[in-house]
Parts: sequence; structure tokens; C-alpha cells
Amino acid sequence: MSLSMGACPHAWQQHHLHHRGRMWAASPAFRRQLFLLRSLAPTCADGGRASSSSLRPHLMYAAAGPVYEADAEAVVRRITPPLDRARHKGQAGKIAIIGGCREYTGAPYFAAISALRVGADLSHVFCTKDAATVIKSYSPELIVHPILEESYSVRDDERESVSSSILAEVIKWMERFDCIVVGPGLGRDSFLMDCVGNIMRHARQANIPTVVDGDGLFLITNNIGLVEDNSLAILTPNVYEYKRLVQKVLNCEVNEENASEQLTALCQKIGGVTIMRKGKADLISDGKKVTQVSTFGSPRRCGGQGDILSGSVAVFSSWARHFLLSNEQPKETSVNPMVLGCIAGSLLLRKAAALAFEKNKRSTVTTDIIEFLGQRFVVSALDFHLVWQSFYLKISFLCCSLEDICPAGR
Ligand SMILES: NC(=O)C1=CN([C@@H]2O[C@H](COP(=O)(O)OP(=O)(O)OC[C@H]3O[C@@H](n4cnc5c(N)ncnc54)[C@H](O)[C@@H]3O)[C@@H](O)[C@H]2O)[C@@H](O)CC1
Ligand SMILES: Nc1ncnc2c1ncn2[C@@H]1O[C@H](COP(=O)(O)OP(=O)(O)OP(=O)(O)O)[C@@H](O)[C@H]1O
Ligand SMILES: [Mg+2]
Repeated sequence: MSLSMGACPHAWQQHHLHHRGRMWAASPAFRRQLFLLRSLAPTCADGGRASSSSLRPHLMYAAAGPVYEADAEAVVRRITPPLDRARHKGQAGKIAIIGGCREYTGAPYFAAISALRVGADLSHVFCTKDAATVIKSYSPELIVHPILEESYSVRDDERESVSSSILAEVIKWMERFDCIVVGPGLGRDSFLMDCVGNIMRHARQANIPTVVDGDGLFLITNNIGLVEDNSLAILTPNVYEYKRLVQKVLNCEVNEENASEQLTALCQKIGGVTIMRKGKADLISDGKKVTQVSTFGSPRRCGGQGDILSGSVAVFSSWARHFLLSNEQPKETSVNPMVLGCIAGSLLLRKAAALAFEKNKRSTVTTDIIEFLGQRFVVSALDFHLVWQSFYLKISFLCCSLEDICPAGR
């Protein structure tokens, strides 16, 4: 999926899309879709009253401030692009994971393969040399770049040149990506952190949306300038990562009684970023709205589920961005594609985890959940209806066939 018009080699196609987009933007159907999307994420300023909608059935004040349950299934349906035969490779998304070191090879793999399983066309991993062969051996689907270095493999006098060549190598690829995910399995080596900081600065200059997770959050917590005022940044902290972020940025402890206000304050203090605070319910905010996804997933808390989430959020936020950009939403709209991406990713992971748990119970591991990522729509009410219909037709057909072969009475 090419988000920047200028970067696309098929100008005629872009023109056509642009034209179609304008017609679509003017259509009542699009306006209705936009209204529905907007109504999924009410602003805190008006407490959501101005845009109340039947799509937001659960309003809660439990966390001192309005938190709305997102209609996440509706978000997934609207932002997911159709499987169009006219599309070519790359248009459904090109994602890169910056992570993977000696200790952690699972996390970048989980994030990268999840991006593919959700529906992206290409998934890259930029990792250390030690991790690359291992990650490649997990899956031939991934494009693995063994370019990062840790302190132990770089002499002091080489640091500067190695750092520049790492950046140059990533820059060669950067413009192609619709979103990068920084942090799954990255480790906390100081030289590596410096290099990844440079990569993040470049991604920002190039307007590439960036999901920051795992050790990427450790990096930005100590260098908040890396994401400050970046509306294309999404932070996905778990309970400990959130605690560290609150302590560093707000200079206080996590306050559960005031959860939504504290999350809003954190987003505002960092400036324009979107934060998804993971937990029993995932709380999502961009400093203006607080939405939650609390669909029940699984009681298993095996490591790696956050990695599935970061890869999925990268794809969904790219799709949401593309949906809103190509449909030329009016300037005054308050829909934030980064928030929509978080809502969709959270629902997907939770539904897949629920299905995996149903099958594997306590032995459920992250790989089991990934297997179910493609089956998410089966569980939605609409598709359940379709599945039931086709099941009913198949049963009827089978009964007829059996009767032909074995007529009653023989
Ligand atoms: N298979 C893999 O390769 C995996 C690698 N992972 C990577 O591992 C790296 C570290 O992430 P983690 O989430 O494990 O981070 P941490 O190493 O900070 O946390 C590990 C665990 O230690 C405990 N802990 C951490 N801080 C604590 C505190 N302040 N008080 C009490 N207990 C505390 C918690 O149980 C936590 O889940 C990241 O790069 C991450 O992406 C994880 O994603 C899990 C899967
Ligand atoms: N107590 C809980 N109940 C239900 N779901 C939860 C709970 N805690 C976390 N989750 C869900 O699990 C997913 C991963 O969150 P988690 O806190 O495990 O991330 P993480 O620690 O970063 O994972 P990883 O091991 O991949 O680093 C999120 O979608 C989150 O909503
Ligand atoms: Mg994590």
C-alpha cells in the first residue's frame, strides 16, 4: 500500500484512485462511514455527548473520566481493504520490525509474521547479525536484514562509522515502509539503542508511522524527544512499561482511580502521540479521546502476545490511514487513524487468543494464537450468519446426495 502519492510509479493509477476517492468522498455512503468512525471515538472535551451514537453502548466513568467501549468490529470492517484482484504486491502494506538480538529472536518473529497473517504483503526484520539466521530459519516469508550491531561486536574507534553505515542501510529501505515497529526483542545494549534512536529520527523525518513497543519503550522513556509531538507514533506499553513512562514523564505513580485522565495527560505531555495501555482492558488515547477494548481474550498471559499486537497495530493503522487519506476526509474530522489501528489490533489479538485458548487451554502459547489470526471474521456476528447459512446449505446438499445414493427403504 503506497500512502504517498508521489512515491507511486503508476501515476495514472493514482490519478484514477484520486478521482474515485473524490467521488467516494462526496458520496453519502462515505459520509456515513466517516460519521460511524468518528462516533467510535468521542472527544474528551465534550465528554462524547455531542456525538453520541448507538455504536457506543458502554459508557463508563469507573476511571474518573469517560471511557468508551469501542465498537471494534465495526472499525475492523471499515478499515480493512477489500481483496481486490487489480491490486499488486505491496499495496496491502509493507511493514518493518526493528528488533531481534542475541537473547530475543521470538519477539521480532511474532511481530513480523503477525503483520503478514493480518494481511500485509511484505514484512521485514532489521536485527543483529546473531539473530538473523535464527529468525530466517523460523520462516521463509520474512525478509531479514542482519545489520544491527551490539557493543560487544564493535571496537570503540569503529562506533561512529558502524553507526553511520547501519543508518545508511536502513535509509535505503525506509521510504518503502507504511509503518515500522521499533522494539520487539531489541535488547537494551547502549550502542544498539543509539543506532535505533537515529533510525527513529529518520523515520520521523520521512513521515513513517512508528509503533514503539518492548525495548523501544525503554529507549524512548529515556529519550522522550524521539517521539515528542509525533502524531504518527503509537506507544504500546504493558503494565511495567507504562509505570516507567508515567514515572519519567508525569513524575508520579500510576493512579488506577484516575486511569483515563492520567493516560490523557501522558499523551498530552508527550504531545500528539497515541498510547495503548495494555491490560485487562486496553485503554487507547491520543490525548483527546479515551477508548477501550475489553472483549475477553484469554486468561493465559504467555509472553509474545504483545508482539502479535504490535505487528497487527502496524498493519491496521496503515490501513486506517490509507482509508482516511484516499477518501479525502474533511479537514475538521477528528478521526485519528492511529487510534483506529490500536482498536482493531486489540480486538484481533483478543479474538484470536480466545479461539486458541478454546482449543489448547492452559498449554496455549503465542504460536497457537498466531494460527488463529486469519479466522477473526468468522467470529463476527455478520460472518457467523453467513457461515451458518453456508453450513446449512452444505448439510442440506449432503442429505440430498445421501438420499440419491441410498434411497430410503433400501
Ligand atoms: N520470545 C521472545 O523472544 C520474547 C521476547 N520479548 C522481548 O523481551 C524484551 C523484554 O520485554 P519484557 O516485557 O519481558 O520486559 P522486562 O524484561 O522489563 O520484564 C520481564 C518481566 O519481569 C517482570 N518485571 C519487569 N519489571 C518489573 C517491575 N518493575 N516490578 C516487578 N516485576 C517486573 C514482569 O513479570 C515482566 O513481565 C522485549 O524486547 C520484548 O519484546 C517479549 O516480547 C516476550 C517474548
Ligand atoms: N489481565 C489481562 N486480561 C486480559 N487481557 C490482557 C491482560 N493483560 C494483558 N492482556 C492483553 O494481552 C495483550 C498483550 O499484553 P501484555 O501486557 O501481555 O503485553 P506484553 O507484556 O508487552 O507482551 P510481550 O510478552 O509480547 O512483551 C494485550 O492485548 C492485552 O490487552
Ligand atoms: Mg512487550
